[in-house]
Amino acid sequence: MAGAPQLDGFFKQVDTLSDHFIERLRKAVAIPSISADVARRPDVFRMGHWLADELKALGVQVELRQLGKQPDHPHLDLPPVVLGRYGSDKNKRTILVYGHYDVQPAEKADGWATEPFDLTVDSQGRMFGRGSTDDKGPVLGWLNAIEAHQKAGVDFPVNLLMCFEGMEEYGSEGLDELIEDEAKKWFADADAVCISDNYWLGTEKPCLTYGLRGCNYYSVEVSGPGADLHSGVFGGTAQEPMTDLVRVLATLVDTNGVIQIPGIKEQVAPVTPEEETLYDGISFTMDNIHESLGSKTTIFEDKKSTLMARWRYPSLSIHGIEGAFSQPGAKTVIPAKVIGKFSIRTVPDMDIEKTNELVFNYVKEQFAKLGSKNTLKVDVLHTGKWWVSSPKHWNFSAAAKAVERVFGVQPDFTREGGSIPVTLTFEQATGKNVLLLPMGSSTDGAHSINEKLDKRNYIEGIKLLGAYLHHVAVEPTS
Ligand SMILES: C[C@H](N)C(=O)N[C@@H](Cc1c[nH]cn1)C(=O)O
Ligand SMILES: [Zn+2]
Ligand SMILES: [Zn+2]
Repeated sequence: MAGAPQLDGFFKQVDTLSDHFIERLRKAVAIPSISADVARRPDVFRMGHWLADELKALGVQVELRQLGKQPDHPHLDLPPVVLGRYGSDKNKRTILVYGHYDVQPAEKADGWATEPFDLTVDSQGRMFGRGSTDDKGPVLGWLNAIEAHQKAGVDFPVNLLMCFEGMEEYGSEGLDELIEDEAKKWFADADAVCISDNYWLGTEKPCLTYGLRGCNYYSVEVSGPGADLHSGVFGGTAQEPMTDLVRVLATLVDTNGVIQIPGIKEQVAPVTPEEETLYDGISFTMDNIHESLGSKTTIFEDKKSTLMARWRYPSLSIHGIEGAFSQPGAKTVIPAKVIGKFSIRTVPDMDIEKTNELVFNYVKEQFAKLGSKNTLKVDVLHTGKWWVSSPKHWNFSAAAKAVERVFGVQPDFTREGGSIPVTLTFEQATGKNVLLLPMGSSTDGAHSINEKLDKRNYIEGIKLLGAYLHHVAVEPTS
C-alpha cells in the first residue's frame, strides 16, 4: 500500500502495554464519578483531577476550566472540563477529540453480578465495570495511544487537542458555552473533530457514525397531600398523586412505541428514495439486537424497521418515578408528591421548542381530563439537538482506512440512537467535520447493569485511535 503509514511498531507496543492499559482503566473505573448523584460530586471532581494528572504525566499541556454552579442545584459546583494539548507542530494536522469522564449511576443492588466500580475481567476477556465502555475506556484510549507512541519511539502524527467533560450523562451542563468560547482559542487550530463515545451495531464489525438522535428530558410532578399518608386511614378519601401520575404517563406512548402526542410525528423528515436503499447494506441482524437486548422482545421483526426506529424516528421512554415506593416489601404508603421522568429522542426535522410546547400542552390536557384536585407541574430538565452530517469527508475516509488496517474489514456507516448533544455544538462552533469513532460493541450494556468493554475492543480500539491519527495526518483534503 503506497504511502500507507508505518504502524507496526506502534501496534506491537500497544500489545506489550496491554496489561498496563487495563490497570489504567481499573483505576478510572474505581472512581465512582456519577454526575447525576449530588453526593458523588466530589468523586466526579476526583476523576477530573486524576485524568488531568495522567495527561500531565504523558507530557500533555493541561488546563482545567471551571463552569460555575449547576443551574438546578445553585450551590453545587460543576466539575471541571479538562482541556489538553499534545504537540504544536505547524506542519501537522490538528485533531480535536472529545469524551466524558462521568458515568451513569450504578449499585450492586441494581442486579450487577460484580461490584460496579471494581473492574472485573472474566475468562472471556470481558471487563465489567461502570464506565468501562461509556466513556472511560475510549477516553483512556487517547492517552494510551500517546503512551504507546512514546514507548515505541514513533513520532506522534498530529497535534492533539482534548476536551473531556464531567457532566455528559446529565446533559453536558455548561459545555456549549465553553465550546463556543474556546472555538477561536484552545480549539482554534483544529482541522477536524473525533468523538469516541458510541458503539458498534454488532460485536464483529466496526462502524463510523455520522448521526445521533437528540434528547428532550421531562419531569411531571403531581402533588396533593401535605405529607405521605397511611393508605388504610386515607385510602379512598384522599386523591392520590401516584394514581394521577401513572394515568398521565400511560397516555404518552403505546406498547409498540407509538408516541401518542399529536404533532410529534408530523415534524419528522420524510424518508428519501436514497435512504430507502441504505439499510439493506448494513451488517446488522435481528440476532444482534436480541443478543444486546438480552431477550426477543423487539417491537419489529425485521432489520430495516428496527434500524429506522433506532436512527431516524423519535422514541419516548418512561424512566422512573421520584418519590414512589420502590424498595422490596409491602409498604402501605400513599406518596404525597411524585415526579415522573420521561424523555423523547428527537430526529430531523424536529424542533426542540416546538416539541416542548406539544409535550407541555398534551400532559396538561391529559391531567385535566382526570378531573383531579391534585396539582400538576410539567418541566423540561434538559434538551440536546439531533445531529446528522455527511460521511463524505477526509476525516471519515481516514478513519475507514484505519478500520481496514486494524480489523481487516470496511466499516459500516451508521447513525446512532443515543445522544451526544455537544457534537452539533463542536461542528457549528469550529466549522469542522465531526466523526464518531466507536470503540465498544453492541453487547456492552452502557447505562445498564453489568456494563463491560471487551479486552479485544479496548486493545484493538487503542490501535484504531492511533491508526486513525496516522491516516488523518496524510489523508488528502476532500
Ligand atoms: C451515546 C452516549 N454515550 C450517551 O450515553 N449519551 C447519553 C446522553 C444523555 C442525554 N441525556 C442525558 N444523557 C444518552 O444518549 O442517554
Ligand atoms: Zn457516553
Ligand atoms: Zn452514556
